[in-house]
Amino acid sequence: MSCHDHRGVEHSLADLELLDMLTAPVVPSPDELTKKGSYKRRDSDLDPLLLAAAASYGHVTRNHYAHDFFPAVGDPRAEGAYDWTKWQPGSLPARPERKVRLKYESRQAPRSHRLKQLGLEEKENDSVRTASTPLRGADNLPLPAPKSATSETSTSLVARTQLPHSPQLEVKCMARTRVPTPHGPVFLHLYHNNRDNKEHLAIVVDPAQLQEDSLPLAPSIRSRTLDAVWSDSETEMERITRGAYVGRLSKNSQRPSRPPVERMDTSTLDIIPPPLIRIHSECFTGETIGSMRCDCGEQLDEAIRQIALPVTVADPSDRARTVTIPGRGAVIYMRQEGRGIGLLSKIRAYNLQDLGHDTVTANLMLGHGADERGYEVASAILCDLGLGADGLEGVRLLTNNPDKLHALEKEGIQIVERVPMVPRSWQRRQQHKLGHDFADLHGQEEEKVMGAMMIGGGEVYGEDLDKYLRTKVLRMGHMLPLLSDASD
Ligand SMILES: Nc1nc2c(ncn2[C@@H]2O[C@H](COP(=O)(O)OP(=O)(O)OP(=O)(O)O)[C@@H](O)[C@H]2O)c(=O)[nH]1
Repeated sequence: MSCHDHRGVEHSLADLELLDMLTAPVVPSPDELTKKGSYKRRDSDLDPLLLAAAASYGHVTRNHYAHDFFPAVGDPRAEGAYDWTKWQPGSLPARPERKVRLKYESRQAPRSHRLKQLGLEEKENDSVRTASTPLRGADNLPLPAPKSATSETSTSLVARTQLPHSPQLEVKCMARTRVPTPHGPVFLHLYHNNRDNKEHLAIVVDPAQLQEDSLPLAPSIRSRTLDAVWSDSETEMERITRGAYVGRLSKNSQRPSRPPVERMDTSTLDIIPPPLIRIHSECFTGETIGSMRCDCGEQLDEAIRQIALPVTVADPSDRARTVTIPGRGAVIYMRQEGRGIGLLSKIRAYNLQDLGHDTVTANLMLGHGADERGYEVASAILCDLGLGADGLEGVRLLTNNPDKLHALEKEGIQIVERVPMVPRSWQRRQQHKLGHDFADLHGQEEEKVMGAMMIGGGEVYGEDLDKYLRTKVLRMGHMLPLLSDASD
């Protein structure tokens, strides 16, 4: 006799009775009824039986089917199935030999492991970042030098401002790379710091570093924290990849830089003009979409242009003669959008300006200060680059902003000259008044289009761009006719 349960599974009545008998609770005696917990749990020691019952029909899960306890019990003909008719008490079926599993060891150890190797413990919640907390130490800053590190490793890993009121401020250059621009090559440096959550940048103009054949007259502008050895296990390739190399990096030239030498050659400093520096604040609208509400894009372009202008100086080997050397300096690009109030507030401020308020009032109406920028991090970056710090070269500062000038001086930056930042339209009018040609003055063939204030303003071209475009066409399928194909 057979019946079907609610899933339509066929059981023989005898099976069910047997199962019930085996699994039913033990009927308690009247005495036992008073004792707590006298009913035996139905499932406690009968699991195997229930499983066997479940596995004896088709409705078994993959896990039951492959369960070691009853290998292939659902289908006795299957490979590896045990023939239960031959079962004898005490003769358990031999387990099929398991495949030897090869142990996989990651070659890229987790961060906690690497920290342990360096003898450092991971800080609690180290990976958690919030908008309000500064970048955490292990992510952005040099770890304290391990005990076994060489003296070179342990020095100059962090650029610290020497200021008594901000002894904790630390910056570290995480990466550097060459970027060709319409004004010549620059070295872009990306910095982390322990003061805010921003990645500030330094655009270093010092093309003399790329000249392989002659020694530069002026000291090279290089980051101490970048050139430092970060750990004993750091390879040359790792150093080069983060930008700690000298000369022009190429397939044939891969020379890692040496850890910084604190003393610099000052023999030519009297003939070389101090580097030209600009502390520039981020302006998405002016620099990216060409907003004509401000001249920030133009200022950035103009700053790089002016810094890159070659200078004629006395020849150190024969001071009666002159020699022309490439321009030298840096733009410290601070992520202090909207004078520190952020893009959201700046966009709202624009609407208030459209209603007739000026920029300062608009800021105040939004509950901000007129200018919320700080210059401590910028100063620390300058120090790291060996610019304007105590005992190092003084700088010429491109700015019209007296607050900026004073703030930097307060941070200990030696400013030997202020260079005015004159808007181009004003320069043009000035030159027009004097009867000069503005385009001639700037070496430009045609006037810049009003509003096109992007870097370089004109067309982008050059060997690097050609390579970049060829790769896009040949490797990535971009639909561009390759110019060189016609001439090949
Ligand atoms: N809040 C606010 N910020 C603006 C506005 N227009 C430009 N900015 C920001 O102003 C900053 C540039 O500052 P400026 O005051 O133009 O120049 P500066 O750097 O103080 O002075 P200079 O060194 O002489 O150029 C950038 O962060 C811009 O995003 C505006 O209308 N409102």
